[in-house]
Amino acid sequence: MRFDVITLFPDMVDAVMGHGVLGRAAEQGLVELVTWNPRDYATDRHRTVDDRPYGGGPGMVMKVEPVRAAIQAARAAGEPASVVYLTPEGQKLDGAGVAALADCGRIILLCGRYEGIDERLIELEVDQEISIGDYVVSGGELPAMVMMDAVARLLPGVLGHADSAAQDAFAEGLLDCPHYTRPEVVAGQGVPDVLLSGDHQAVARWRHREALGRTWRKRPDLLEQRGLSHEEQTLLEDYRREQDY
Ligand SMILES: NC(=O)c1ccc(NC2CCCC2)nc1
Repeated sequence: MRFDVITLFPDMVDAVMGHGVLGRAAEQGLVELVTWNPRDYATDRHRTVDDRPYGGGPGMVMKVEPVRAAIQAARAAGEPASVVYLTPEGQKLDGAGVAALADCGRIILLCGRYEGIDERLIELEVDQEISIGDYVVSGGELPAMVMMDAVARLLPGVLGHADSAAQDAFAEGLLDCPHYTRPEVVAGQGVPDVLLSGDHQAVARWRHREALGRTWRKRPDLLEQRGLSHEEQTLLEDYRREQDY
């Protein structure tokens, strides 16, 4: 998977590929990141990428030409790709959206700054607008990095244990189960017996039940959407009985 990121702050975005899971994935060539700075495509002496908004008002707007030239340079440098603009107005990113993006061979991510980009850029170059949540941050770079991390985790070989991504929260539309590690007793608190039993089937059943119960407790809306199998209904009833709900 190749990510091309159009950004005024390439060093900021490079950081996401320098550490941990994504760092190793980049080393293994499973993920590639190329950054393109619109300032390198500004033609005036001051390398201007922004200007005052028509109609007045506070702040600045990113100009069409330098950003468009950077996008077109990125397009020309590889396979055909979808151009994604990160914006609070975009379609809310969820597990299904991440999975769809993971199927693309290449994605060009456009990161806005200031008050945003000239609307004509969206009409001319943007294929889809994506939001990571209903809030505003100062630039599209952090949302782009969030998206790249979420997408890369789904790529074959990126996560060590083959089915880690499959066990990720939201993988089956559920929240995650609780996790425990050594020491067995800490601050007077122990670990659920089933996890020490060595009975892998019982552990898997317990984890599924916990994931169902926690989703029911914390995000009942997810259960509404997802629906439950008959076996899951039974597990959830066990959970509620056990937790005295
Ligand atoms: N919720 C989001 O995905 C998101 C994306 C971009 C952004 N800020 C950018 C948008 C144009 C200038 C700053 N804020 C929030």
